[in-house]
Amino acid sequence: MPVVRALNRVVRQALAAPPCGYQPLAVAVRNISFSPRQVTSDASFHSVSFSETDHPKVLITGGLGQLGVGLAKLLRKRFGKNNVILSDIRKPPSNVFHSGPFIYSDILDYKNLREIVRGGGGERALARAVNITGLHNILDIAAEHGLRLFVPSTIGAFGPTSPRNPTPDLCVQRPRTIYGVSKVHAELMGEYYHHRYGLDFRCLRYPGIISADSQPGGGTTDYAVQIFHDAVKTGKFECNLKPDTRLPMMYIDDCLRATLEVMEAPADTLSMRTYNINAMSFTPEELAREVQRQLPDLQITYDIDHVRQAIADSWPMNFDDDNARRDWGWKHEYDLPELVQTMLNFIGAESRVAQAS
Ligand SMILES: NC(=O)C1=CN([C@@H]2O[C@H](COP(=O)(O)OP(=O)(O)OC[C@H]3O[C@@H](n4cnc5c(N)ncnc54)[C@H](O)[C@@H]3O)[C@@H](O)[C@H]2O)C=CC1
Ligand SMILES: CC(=O)[C@H](N)C(=O)O
Repeated sequence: MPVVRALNRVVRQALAAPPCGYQPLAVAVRNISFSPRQVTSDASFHSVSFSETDHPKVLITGGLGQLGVGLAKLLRKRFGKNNVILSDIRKPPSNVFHSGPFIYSDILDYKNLREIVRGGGGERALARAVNITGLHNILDIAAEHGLRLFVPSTIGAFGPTSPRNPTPDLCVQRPRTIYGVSKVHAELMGEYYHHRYGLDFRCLRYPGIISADSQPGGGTTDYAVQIFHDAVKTGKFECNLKPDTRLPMMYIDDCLRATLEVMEAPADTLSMRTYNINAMSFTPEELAREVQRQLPDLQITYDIDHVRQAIADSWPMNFDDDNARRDWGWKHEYDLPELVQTMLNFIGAESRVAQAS
């Protein structure tokens, strides 16, 4: 297929290129999409084995954030190292650069993005540009080249007038943050392209994602990542949300597996193109209690950030993901106790290594 050939050329270029010299972008704008070539309609995550030549080629944009590096690792295991290209506008750390193909790609630069596919080559305004203009570029190029496109959405795509406990897939969506508005726009645009042009668009609404191998980036749910770092390093944690603020959360391994599974689900099993996915739901107080089971000396204080609190109070408390479970067999593996144990093991081991060296 032309796309496969095109991406093969990019892979060769990426392998030959020196580490790129672009300065890191300071603003944490969330955007990631991955666009594997169409896989067969009966493909399933557990049963299909691709031949060497039949692997999809995957491009992950915005890949140096919290999720992209882990997603690349998972997809490379499955599809082969050189079939998954990581891209971002930041310079990759050397371990990431050496772990597989990496290229510079700014999704606001339509020509650059198109060249990549063809083989030639927080701040509000920026958040809007990246999440809206960048998305338009990706949609147009994916439609033009017949790519399968994944765009992540979020619990932030809901707002104060949405039902919160639980929040179903289809309901009022009137978020009041530019992040949420841009995600609703992405969901609607992707579905429009699907119905109008046949684009194979797939989208998951992620809960807050908890992972140990990157630093929390200041999102509303990031207190649930910070607590683990602070608990291990200082034994104290100051939470910026009220103790009873309930939000849906998920461990990163579940999030990455869900992404792969929905991308490989046969098209005729998908009754919709944008799904909620859920794992657990907890409050800061409940999370702290579970961490204190392992680290009883942990001290928790609260200093509420009113902007974040207002956002959290407008987001789902529990996510209804019955459609994902029914249509393509979504099943989470991590509940709160396993999450806490895994995070503490990971961060504890890292901190012991740092102390020893
Ligand atoms: N991490 C979470 O808890 C959740 C994440 N999501 C969604 O998952 C996706 C990935 O999230 P994270 O990895 O946490 O994001 P992140 O904010 O950690 O990383 C975003 C990446 O995009 C890059 N970027 C910024 N402008 C760019 C541009 N013009 N072109 C190309 N790359 C650019 C940045 O350099 C950064 O590496 C996002 O779409 C986010 O909305 C949804 C719900 C929860
Ligand atoms: C839930 C999200 O989309 C994000 N991680 C945030 O907390 O801002």
